[in-house]
Amino acid sequence: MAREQLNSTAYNWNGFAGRQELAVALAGHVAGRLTKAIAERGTGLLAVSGGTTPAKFFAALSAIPIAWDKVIVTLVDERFVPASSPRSNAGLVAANLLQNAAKAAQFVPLYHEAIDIRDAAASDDAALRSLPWPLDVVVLGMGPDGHTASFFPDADDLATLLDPSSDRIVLPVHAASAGEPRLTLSLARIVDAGFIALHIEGEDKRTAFDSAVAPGPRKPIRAVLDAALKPVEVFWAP
Ligand SMILES: O=C1O[C@H](COP(=O)(O)O)[C@@H](O)[C@H](O)[C@H]1O
Repeated sequence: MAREQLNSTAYNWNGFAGRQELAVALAGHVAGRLTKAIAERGTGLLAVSGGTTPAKFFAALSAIPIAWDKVIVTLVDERFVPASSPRSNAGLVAANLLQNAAKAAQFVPLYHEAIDIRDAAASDDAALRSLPWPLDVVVLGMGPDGHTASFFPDADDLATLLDPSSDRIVLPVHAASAGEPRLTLSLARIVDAGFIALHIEGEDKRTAFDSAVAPGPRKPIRAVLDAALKPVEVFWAP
């Protein structure tokens, strides 16, 4: 049961007492949305984030018996590292989501070996173009710096990444604070999703979110809230 519910025009705040409770609730919402999409158009398209936060949510979602063979899973963003790296978002998804019932899902990765990340982004862009857009569900994360997807505040060409009218699906990212180059879905594809969830945990992220929605310099997460066609569902636990 949600501990608190706060609403604004840009987001709904779903606060939980604990992280496991949040994981189960978020998994239930996502499974419900995918089931609805499968009933309506025969397939469900899900984009998930990486990092440290989603493991419990992935485990809960993987156990829900929906028609996973009709679900396509891809990533919101990826570090430019192979799946064997502990930094790989694909590796996290393989170990935690593509298990149990969800083993039957099709996974479309973003990382491909390439000399130049721009080539990897261009070939991802072409490959992902054949998916059944728009996304039915996107689950975003957020860093304490207000980045979401790989929209880092110090990214080169942030305006291109955050262009809501971009035709690109996947873009390369270079940001000093990111650790390594990244591949990310464009803002345009994220905000077009049927259900947009933001999964954040801890007091530092609550503070970061509160400051991102307060008047002041626009953090990348704010660009998503501003461009989304429907309120973003924020799932938070301490
Ligand atoms: O680098 C990334 O960070 C964000 C947030 O990660 P977390 O470890 O603070 O949960 C994540 O959403 C993104 O997918 C990832 O590439």
